[in-house]
Amino acid sequence: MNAVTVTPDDVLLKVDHLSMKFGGLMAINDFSFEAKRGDITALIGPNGAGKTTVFNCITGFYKPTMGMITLNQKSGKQFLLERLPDFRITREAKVARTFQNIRLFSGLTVLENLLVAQHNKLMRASGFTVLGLLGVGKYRAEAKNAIELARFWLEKADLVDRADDPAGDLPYGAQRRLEIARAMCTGPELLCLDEPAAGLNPRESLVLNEFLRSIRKDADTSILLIEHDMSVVMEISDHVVVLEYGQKIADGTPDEVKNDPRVIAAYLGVEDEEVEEVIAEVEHLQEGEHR
Ligand SMILES: Nc1ncnc2c1ncn2[C@@H]1O[C@H](COP(=O)(O)OP(=O)(O)OP(=O)(O)O)[C@@H](O)[C@H]1O
Repeated sequence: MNAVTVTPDDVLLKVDHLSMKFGGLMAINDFSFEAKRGDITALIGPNGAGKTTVFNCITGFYKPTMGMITLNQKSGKQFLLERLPDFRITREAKVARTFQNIRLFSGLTVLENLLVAQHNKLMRASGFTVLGLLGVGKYRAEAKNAIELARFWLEKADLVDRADDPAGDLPYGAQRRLEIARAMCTGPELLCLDEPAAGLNPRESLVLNEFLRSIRKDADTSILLIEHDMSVVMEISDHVVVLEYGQKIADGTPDEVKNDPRVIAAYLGVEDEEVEEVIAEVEHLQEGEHR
């Protein structure tokens, strides 16, 4: 049994001394951070820093070499994610995710994609019997709820007009929003998005920003996102955590992180021995700005 009842607090996700080793490669090295309930938290860092590996540990795709990942639900239930198989992380701990590459059912319609996401809930309501499926008892009510929920997310994702079109026919930005809407149909407390703005044009990025803000505001779902597009990160995040070579190098508000010389150095790709020099240069420039 991995769920225990504790007092709910502000910390939704707590990653504690996480390490992940692939053979001789230490992809994540003693990494800790917290994501607060109701926040949009961004995990950023240069290519290969370990961001997706952290996501894979949180969502149960990888079992970490060391460390603890704790999820505190609103109800007070606490889950130790590193001990749960991935399907229980989705179903019981209520963590949903999207991937770097879009994974929709492209031959199904937009609406069908949102209904498929609720398959587990519907099957449970059917009692796994033919009578249940034929509409006796709880199933009929649940089927109605499923359609209402799908409709709600169609509207939020601005996809009502495309409800009956095959998902594969949608423009790229709309497919991204559909993927997020599909994840939302599972009723997550934590939504993990792996590069949601990848491949979007500036207009699609703006629509995505609005959509993510509305999820935080209206759905009571907290968001953890990996993103390279700084216009998205700086615009919508409450909290930014920066990884480099599997280790945390900064953790704070978007403004704090943006001006952190270590982060600037990491993104410029300077060698370790040059970091001090870059830090001195950035600090010098910042002093100049404040004068
Ligand atoms: N399954 C795996 N087996 C071996 N090495 C892996 C595996 N997954 C990731 N790695 C390695 O771990 C390191 C971190 O990779 P990861 O994909 O987590 O980085 P990232 O920050 O998400 O990169 P990007 O921004 O390019 O997506 C890399 O050196 C990568 O090659």
